[in-house]
Amino acid sequence: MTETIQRKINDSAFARWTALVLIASTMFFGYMFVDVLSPLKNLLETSRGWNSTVFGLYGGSEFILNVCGFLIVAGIILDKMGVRFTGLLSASLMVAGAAVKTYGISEYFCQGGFGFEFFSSFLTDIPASAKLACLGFMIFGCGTEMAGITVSKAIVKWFTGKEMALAMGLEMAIARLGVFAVFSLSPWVAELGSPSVVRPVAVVGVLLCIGLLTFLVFTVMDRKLDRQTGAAAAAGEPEEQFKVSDLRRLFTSGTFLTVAALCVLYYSAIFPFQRFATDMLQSNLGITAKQASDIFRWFPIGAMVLTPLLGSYLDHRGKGATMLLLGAILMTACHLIFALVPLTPLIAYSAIILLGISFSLVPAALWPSVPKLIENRLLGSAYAVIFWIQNIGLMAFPIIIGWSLNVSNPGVAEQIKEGVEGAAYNYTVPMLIFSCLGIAAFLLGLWLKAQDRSKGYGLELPNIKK
Ligand SMILES: C[C@H](NC(=O)[C@@H](N)CCCCN)C(=O)O
Repeated sequence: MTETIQRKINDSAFARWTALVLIASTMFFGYMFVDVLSPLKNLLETSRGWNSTVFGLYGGSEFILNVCGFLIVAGIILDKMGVRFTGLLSASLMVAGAAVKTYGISEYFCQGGFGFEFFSSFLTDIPASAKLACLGFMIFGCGTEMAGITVSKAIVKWFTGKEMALAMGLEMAIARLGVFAVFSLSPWVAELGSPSVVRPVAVVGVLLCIGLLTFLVFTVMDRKLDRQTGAAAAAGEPEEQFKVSDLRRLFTSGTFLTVAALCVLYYSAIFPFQRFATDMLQSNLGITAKQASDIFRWFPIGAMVLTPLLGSYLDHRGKGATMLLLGAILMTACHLIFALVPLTPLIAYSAIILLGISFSLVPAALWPSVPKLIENRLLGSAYAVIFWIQNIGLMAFPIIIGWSLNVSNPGVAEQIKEGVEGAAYNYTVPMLIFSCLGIAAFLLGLWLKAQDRSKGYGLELPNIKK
């Protein structure tokens, strides 16, 4: 009997890497938008009256709807509807949220435009611009996190048995390039002409539309893959039907929950730090926002260069659990340096490089470990549950850090607003909080490694079997 083995589109290296570039572009523009205001904390404080507490609240708002349950729904949508529908929905939500946020900080709105009166009528300590920007950022956050889980699942779909960890590493590297780009561009665009926080947000908002288009092109390729595998014909897109009751399996798996806990501890000391890093460097070194941003932007570049290399190492050699441990140690060292060592530009660059190495070790090992713990049909929900738990930290920590900054620096916000020369925040307390998260992540990493050794999940094993 002769058997014809049909070559599928993802068997072509060119096609699957093209697919990766298309979906990673959506994330590239998404990550740009996430941090477009991060280097502009000072300008927001002087031009829109956002103090550190308000800025922290804004940082946390990205995750509020996700934590309220949207991400779990997003995981279910992903497992039921597949990557194409979910990807397009998430990219559209990003664009819609970006539009609301841009309007919220615009001159037109702030000078009494449509909705200003309403947004000024409650929680009067918070500027109306911040409230509407938070609403837009919440909608955007639903889109970007939904896109994150969709992209992870799409990579598993296209790269299983191939270069999966490398592909995830490259996707993250492209996203990190977006962070580098926005830390380079945002202060510069803000200063073109009279200083403005709206200009960079509007520019990156337009770029988000390109991200929506690249995902649209990916859906054409993905449809072809489904036609070839027959998955689409069988039962919608998923190969096996996902049941909501399966979610219990995730919440009762000890090792899965340990990975999720490690994820929330680790990432809570990364993304919320990223929001405050420019201001921290600006305050500690007595430099401008542009100069501080120019130092900090090398952090994602370190991560960008190393993540794919470490992903490839994981594919061929393994050692995932060890990489998680090492990443937590390096991150703790970096935050302790910022908390305790008198800063010079050289020390700042060195600590940023340490953090960049850490931020390649952990993501390169963490995300490809999930398919080792959870079967494919639950994968969308598994990533959603991890993101959901992670989002609780990403929502809470910017708020905690902004608040701790305010209370540990009485009177400084007022001085900055009044333009007092030399007024700057002392970041010791926030940086110690971030360090504690690193220590806790390290301890969990030790536990995970012990679990892996006793239960044999294969976290230390390579992905590509020879
Ligand atoms: C892949 C991973 N992404 C995440 O963890 C997201 N849930 C959080 C992204 C925060 C910015 N919206 C990563 O970037 O390593």
